[in-house]
Order: sequence, then structure tokens, then C-alpha cells
Amino acid sequence: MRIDVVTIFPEYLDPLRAALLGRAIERGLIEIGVRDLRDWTQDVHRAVDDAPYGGGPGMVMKPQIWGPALDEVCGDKTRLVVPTPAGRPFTQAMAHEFAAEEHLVFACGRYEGIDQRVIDDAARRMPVDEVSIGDYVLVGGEAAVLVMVEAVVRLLPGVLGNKLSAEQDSFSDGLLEGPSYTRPEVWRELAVPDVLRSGNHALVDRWRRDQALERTARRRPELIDRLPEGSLDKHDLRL
Ligand SMILES: Nc1ccccc1-c1cnco1
Repeated sequence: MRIDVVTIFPEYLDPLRAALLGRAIERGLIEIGVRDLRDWTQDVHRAVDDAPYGGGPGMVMKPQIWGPALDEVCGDKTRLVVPTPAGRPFTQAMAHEFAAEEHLVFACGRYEGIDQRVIDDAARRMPVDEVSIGDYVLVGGEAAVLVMVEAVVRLLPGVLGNKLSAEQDSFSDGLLEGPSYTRPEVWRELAVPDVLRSGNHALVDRWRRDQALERTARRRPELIDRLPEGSLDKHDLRL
């Protein structure tokens, strides 16, 4: 997979070359390019934004800059992802979809966003997803790209060591993870639940499932309603 990010703050994406993702690049599992949008500006001030038609606060990013940038960076196998607070919610399912793509391009908007015609024009020749990572306001799309790239790249074959399976993690069964514990058995007078030291794997599995269901019902009840038909067995339903 190749990933390209177009941004006016390329240094913001430096963490993509650290740790797990950095090792995936070194191992040739992914290629990552970060491009400075200002490289496509023509004026001495390297302006990338202008006042919004219709008035109002903030600035809008110029189509005459974004257009040529995406023409050059995107290819015939590109899926364009545009982080925006007005986007569809980013989910694990979307991460899996993106992980199956050959080429992802992330367009990082700042200010009040990118002129809509940039997205509309791109959608004439490639799949375009306007995506939100949550209901809060960021200054730009760069932090959202770091989140999405991590969620996507960890799903690629070979990226996670075999001891960490992407499939067994949170959200793979639609529930939140329950609590986790490690040594010591007692810490600041707080003990590890006895069942986890019982050695009875069936009991441990049951306890973990119960904890995940209770936590999900308490913190994210809407996820329970979204579980596929038949996900909950009679033991689950006794809770
Ligand atoms: N707030 C933002 C501002 C600019 C670009 C993306 C966002 C965003 C993405 N997901 C939530 O917010």
C-alpha cells in the first residue's frame, strides 16, 4: 500500500515515521509520502487560502492550489480521504475498507476547509471519502490523518507481530474491551479478580465476555443495539 498526505504542515506528520509505522516502512510493507501543499502555489506569498464567498469567519483553501496538487499526487488507483468535521464517522469497518486499497491520499484541510469544488471535481474520477474522527473541532486534518493511518496500517498483513492480532482487539466483536490486569496480584491494596488467576480458561473467557458486555452497555449502549442478529447468546442476555 502507498499512502500520500498533502498538508501545509508536513512536519506534523513526522510521527508516521516513528515506532510501528516506521518499522512497517523500513520493512517495505507501506510507502508513505508527505507533500507540502505550498509546493503548488504560484505567488510570492505562497497563499493557499482566501476569504469565503458569502462572507463569514475564517478562510477557505483555494481550488487553484488543491486541484493541481491532487492531479499530481492522485493516480488511477487512488482513494481520496478528506478529514472534516462534516464527514462520515471513521470506524473500524472503514479502517478495514481503507486497508484493502492500493493507494490512499489524505488531503489535510485547515481553516474553514477546502473549497467544495475540489472534492466534487476529484469525485468525478476517483472514490472520495469525507471522514470525521469525532464530534470535536480541530484546527486541521493532520491529527485526524495520524489517527486514521495508524488504524489502517496496523491491519496490514505483517505489520503487527503475530503475538498481537488485529482481529482480537477492541471492536472486532463489536464490544468494548473489558479491564486488563498484570502482576503484582495486589497493588495498593487492589487485587486482581480471582477468576483471572483460576487457570480455568472457560471461566476466564466467560468473565471477560461479561465484563465487555457490561462495560459496553454502560458506556456505549448504542453499540449493543448495532450488534449483528444472534450475537448475544442466552448467557449474555441474562445480564
Ligand atoms: N475539526 C477538523 C478541522 C479540520 C479538518 C478535520 C477536522 C476533523 C476531523 N474529524 C473531526 O474534526
